[in-house]
Amino acid sequence: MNTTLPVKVINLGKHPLPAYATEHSAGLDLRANLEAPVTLKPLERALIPTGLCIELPEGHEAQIRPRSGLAFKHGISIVNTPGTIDADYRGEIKVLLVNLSNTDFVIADGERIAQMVVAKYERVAWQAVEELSETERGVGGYGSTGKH
Ligand SMILES: O=c1ccn([C@H]2C[C@H](O)[C@@H](COP(=O)(O)OP(=O)(O)OP(=O)(O)O)O2)c(=O)[nH]1
Ligand SMILES: [Mg+2]
Repeated sequence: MNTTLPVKVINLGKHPLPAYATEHSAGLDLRANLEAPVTLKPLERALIPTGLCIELPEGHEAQIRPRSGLAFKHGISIVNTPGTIDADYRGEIKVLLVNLSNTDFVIADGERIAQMVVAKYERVAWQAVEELSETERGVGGYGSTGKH
């Protein structure tokens, strides 16, 4: 990657800073920073600390997304996926894991539990109007295409 975005970080935890697993990975893998393992029973959820506090540049957000391996093998997902880390948030990043399997799952300290993707965003300036432009789709949705 040619360009990278400098992001200030405080690591309260004992693990290395999150890293990209491969050259073009979009997400930085986040590790659980735990005193002791956490067991999630079926359908149980828990807020898992990462030990990380960040300062994103204005106009950027971080999305906290599930890892597909944990999801596929163990039914572990994130309740509020994609979680949103605001540019003005200075607290510790936490991950709201949920166990969607029918067996207990143990989260170990240092385990890679989620991935964080940093993205630019736009902020909206509303223009209140009486009409919106006409389109082929119009108000169709929810499987409206391909029907006769
Ligand atoms: O998975 C997440 C989601 C959010 N946050 C932190 C960063 C974010 O900036 C803040 C607020 O998140 P959000 O706006 O999603 O929560 P809310 O329920 O709207 O709370 P608030 O009223 O604090 O905005 O909580 C996390 O650490 N992990
Ligand atoms: Mg909010």
